Parts: sequence; C-alpha cells; structure tokens
Amino acid sequence: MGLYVDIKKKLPGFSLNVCFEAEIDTMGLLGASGSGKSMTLRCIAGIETPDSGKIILNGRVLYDSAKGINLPCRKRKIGFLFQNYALFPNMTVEENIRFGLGDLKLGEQLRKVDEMISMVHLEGLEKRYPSQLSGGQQQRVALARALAIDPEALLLDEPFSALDEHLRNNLLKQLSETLSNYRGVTLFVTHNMEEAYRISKELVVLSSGKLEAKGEKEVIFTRPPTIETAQLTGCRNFSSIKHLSPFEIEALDWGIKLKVNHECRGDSQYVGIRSHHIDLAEDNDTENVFKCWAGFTSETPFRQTVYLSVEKKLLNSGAYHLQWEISKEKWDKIKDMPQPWHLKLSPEKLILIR
Ligand SMILES: Nc1ncnc2c1ncn2[C@@H]1O[C@H](COP(=O)(O)OP(=O)(O)OP(=O)(O)O)[C@@H](O)[C@H]1O
Repeated sequence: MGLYVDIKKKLPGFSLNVCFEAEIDTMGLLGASGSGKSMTLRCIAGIETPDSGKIILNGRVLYDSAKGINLPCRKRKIGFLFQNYALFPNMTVEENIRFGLGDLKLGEQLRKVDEMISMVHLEGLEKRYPSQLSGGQQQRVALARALAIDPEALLLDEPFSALDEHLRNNLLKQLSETLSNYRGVTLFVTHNMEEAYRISKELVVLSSGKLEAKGEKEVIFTRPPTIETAQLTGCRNFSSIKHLSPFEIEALDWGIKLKVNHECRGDSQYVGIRSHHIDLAEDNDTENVFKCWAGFTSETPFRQTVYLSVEKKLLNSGAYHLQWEISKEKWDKIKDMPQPWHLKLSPEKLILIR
C-alpha cells in the first residue's frame, strides 16, 4: 500500500524524470525553486499529464502510459493543497469545503463540513468569504477542503510559504497533529529544509527535475550523497578533493589536508562541513587543526556567522574559505582573541560527496 510514482515529462527547457515510492505516512519533497516539485504533484493529481510512466495509489493505477490509463482528477481520490490555497473567492468557508462532496447526500455533506470545520478549528467562521480570513485561516480552509473528500493521498504544495514565522510555527504544529490522524499518503513539498525535517520521516530530494536522494531524513541530513542535496540540507562549506590515501584527502579549495573517518571511495569529488560543525581546537588536538583568520561577520539575533580564511593575505580581498556559525555567547568570548585561531574540522563531521 502507498503511492508509486515513475514519470517523465519534457517541457521547453526542463525535463522531469522522477521515480519514488511513498508509504502511508508523510514524505517530504525537498528541492530548490524550479526543481520540479509542483510539476510532480500536478502529475500525481492528474492536473498535468506526464509523457510516459506510471502512477499507482494503493494498488489502483491512476496513470499508465503503456496501457493508455489516465484517470481524471476527480476519480483519483487525491486531496491537493495549492501554494496559494486556490479558494473560491465567491464561496463561503463551508461552501468551499463542500465543493468536492457533490456525490454525497446533502445531510452527509453537511455532517462532513461540520467534522472538517472542527478538525481545523474554524468554528464561527463558516459564513465568511476567503477575503474576510487571515492567511492562516485560509490555509486551514484549503486543508479542510482537501481532506473532506477522504483522499487516499494528500498533496501539500508549500503550504506555509505565504505565512509569517510565528504563524508558520503554529500551523506547522497543528498540521503535524492533523496529519498524525490521517491514514493516507502525504506528500509535503517545500524548499525549506527545516520544514521538511520537522514534518516528514522520509525525504525525496529533487534538483533540476531529477531525483538526487531519497530515504530516511536522518540519513539524508547526515550523509547527503550529492552536492545539491548537501546544499539543500543546509551545508555551506564545500571543497573539491584529491584522494591521498583511503583515509586522507586534500581539500583543494581550502588548501589543507584532512583525515576522514570512513574510507574515501573513488566517486567522492567533494568534502563538505556544516558551518556549525567547525569548532575551536582544544590544546591537545592535533588532527585536522588549521590556522584561520576571521574576515567579515554577519549576525542573526542569536547566531554569528564568521567568514574564515586559511590565508591571512586573503582577508582584505573579500574572499574566504569557510563559514563558521556560532552562538552569540561563544562569539562574545572569542572575538577579541589574538588571531590566527586554531580551528578543527573533526573527521567525523566531514561529509564526502559525489
Ligand atoms: N506549464 C508549463 N510549461 C512550461 N514549463 C513549465 C510549466 N510549468 C512549469 N514549468 C517549468 O518547469 C520547471 C519546474 O517547475 P515547478 O513549478 O515544478 O518547480 P518547483 O520546484 O515547484 O518550484 P517552486 O518552488 O518555485 O514552486 C520550471 O522550470 C518551470 O518554469
């Protein structure tokens, strides 16, 4: 049981070619803007038709180019929450939620609308029009409409992109609760790695219409297999490498030799390290310790990003080798320490990437 997708579609200047399976659970679809996330959802929902391939939901064939099968949207039993919610502006909240329930008797429709209204906590707003609702309320109406048809799969296309940070956090929690009671496949599309991590167990990573990685989120975040996946999961430091021995590489862009703690396979082309995984070396540290000079810095309310150079002469050129992210408290303690600083790129924190 679950959703199987294997589709190809060519558009001017863009080719989609994805194959993955999603179980009865929430799977995140992570990708940069334009990577083909929405197109994938639209093909699954039946809004777009692939050029070839298969889409199977709980054993039902929704699309099979070889057999000429292509079920229309309304027969797919799929709920779709669009990026801009796509509510009907001339319909009230309850009319919007009732929209897809035409096959049910009137009493059933009204019972279902009541159930959905209380599920997404919209009591009292039934007679309002979308223009009289906040962004967060509109999102919940769209979610209620998508779930009202008892879909076998729920497709959520960047449901938080239009919301402010506070509302996003509240709704993320609410959505997680709603999804924990939903017994179907959920595909959650986002370009935000934190959202993807918080809401899903498994991830599919897309780049330029192709699948870069799929599997458990912890594995993908710990060992991103490709440079695109590493970037999408928040890694900011990369260097091309030369293999010196099975457990030693030279990071060519950083001009340093590094020990690694798993055998460096021939297909690894880059090394990466997350900016918060760089650390000050302890006195007794010798391995993977380098002299660094701090160039410019940038700050968020609680974190400081320090741009580091392994060569003093680069400092005034604006070029840098590594980004180091630390708490403000730590920054306050070290910022006046004489430079160069001795920093450590621990072997267990280094990511080897294809
Ligand atoms: N109807 C269309 N005709 C031609 N090209 C299209 C069409 N729809 C989408 N595309 C192209 O397909 C590519 C993928 O678009 P898609 O909307 O799936 O990206 P996305 O990953 O969802 O991006 P975003 O996060 O910005 O929404 C883009 O290059 C886009 O310009």
